[in-house]
Amino acid sequence: MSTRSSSTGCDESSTASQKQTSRDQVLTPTPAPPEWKILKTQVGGHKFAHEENEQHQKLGMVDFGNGMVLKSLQNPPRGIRELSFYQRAFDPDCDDADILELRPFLPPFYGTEEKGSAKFLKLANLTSGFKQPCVIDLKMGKVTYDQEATPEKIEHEVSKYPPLKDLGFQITGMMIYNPDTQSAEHYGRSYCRNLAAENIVSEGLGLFFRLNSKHSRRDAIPPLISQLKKLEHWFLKQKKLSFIASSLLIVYEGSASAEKEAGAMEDAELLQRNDKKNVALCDKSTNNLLNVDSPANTKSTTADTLDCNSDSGHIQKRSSNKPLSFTDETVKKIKLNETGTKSSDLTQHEISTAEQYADKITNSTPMTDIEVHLIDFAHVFPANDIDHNFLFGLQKLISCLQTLLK
Ligand SMILES: Nc1ncnc2c1ncn2[C@@H]1O[C@H](COP(=O)(O)OP(=O)(O)OP(=O)(O)O)[C@@H](O)[C@H]1O
Ligand SMILES: O=P(O)(O)O[C@@H]1[C@H](O)[C@H](O)[C@@H](OP(=O)(O)O)[C@H](OP(=O)(O)O)[C@H]1O
Repeated sequence: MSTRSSSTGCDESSTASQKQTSRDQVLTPTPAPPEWKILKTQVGGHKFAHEENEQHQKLGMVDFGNGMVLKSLQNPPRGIRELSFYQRAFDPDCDDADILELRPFLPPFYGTEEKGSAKFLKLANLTSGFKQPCVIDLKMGKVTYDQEATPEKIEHEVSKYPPLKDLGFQITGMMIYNPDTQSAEHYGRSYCRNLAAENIVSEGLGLFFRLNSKHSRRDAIPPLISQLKKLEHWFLKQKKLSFIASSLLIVYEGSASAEKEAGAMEDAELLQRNDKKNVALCDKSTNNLLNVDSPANTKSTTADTLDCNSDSGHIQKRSSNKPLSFTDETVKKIKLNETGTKSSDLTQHEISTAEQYADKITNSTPMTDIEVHLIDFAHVFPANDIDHNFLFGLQKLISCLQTLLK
């Protein structure tokens, strides 16, 4: 495909197509300000660019280091809507069962960061901890405009990708590590938009899992389906929120050596994680998860959300956003009481295994071969019904993945 680019970070294909936006601004890719690192694993969304003749800087995703990224707050009302969603989702006092159940599917939120006039969301980097992350962004829903959209916005969104009305999801970008060339191949907006509905399985999802190569990761599909079914279960019952134009960000390890290392660490009980309930364990004794020093010239707000939540039983180790998963039986036993001490019905073996497991994760080898998170909440609205729009796309996606396994 002509729009593919192979590189170690720069997405030439999407950059080219990005030049023309919906509002006919001419955008020229620009480097990030020197003090910021561009997030090399960004596959979709807004990127660093400026409007021609205006020098107005558009901000892309920033690699903030220490396992975190910055996402600039979009213009109102989008940015503030997204911020409000994260604040609600990670409110330490949150006792909303639906939200607590959704949390493991969200990138942990660490407050905001200001730089000059720009404000950013500080989020866990969902690709850190992977040696060679393979990343795909799937924008969900057959309708991608919200109730406040202007006729022009509706027209733009509807015309963008006609197969969407039947498919219910679209690939907005992906990067796939090629072990033969030892480089990441980037598939940008124009490649993805040109994928016909009948090719989305073979040339989109199939390609992402390298199905027709000797490095096929077909094995990652069943655990992905299993995680997506958990999300489906959530969407089948929750009636509080509708997620317009949110994405699923799926990441798996593309490096064969990392796969092997992860395999060698197999622990019979713990490594059933993809089929078992995911539980993020929080060691309250360590309290702050990420005591990251803010750069001197930036202003940081709220670190409270770094703390753990006893309801969902979070243990996170420094620099890791990976949830630890255990068998249901172990999960039942691993409870934290108010003071953060571990409950006495947990055996010493389970405690030490959990700690070793957390250490392994902290040591940056991805323990979960494939991870799925929900991102982009600029169009999340209160609802009083099931989110049929998102659910339709999610169920279609699951069925496309099942087709790949046949
Ligand atoms: N927490 C994260 N960790 C790692 N990568 C991320 C994270 N959040 C976003 N990204 C990367 O940045 C891209 C854009 O993210 P997002 O969809 O939130 O931005 P956006 O600019 O609002 O997108 P859009 O233009 O579709 O509205 C994603 O495709 C993904 O590659
Ligand atoms: O890929 P393209 O063609 O650049 O399309 C953009 C993309 O769909 C963004 O998700 C959308 O932002 P929202 O999801 O926040 O609506 C943006 O809307 P905008 O043009 O209204 O900013 C679109 O332009």
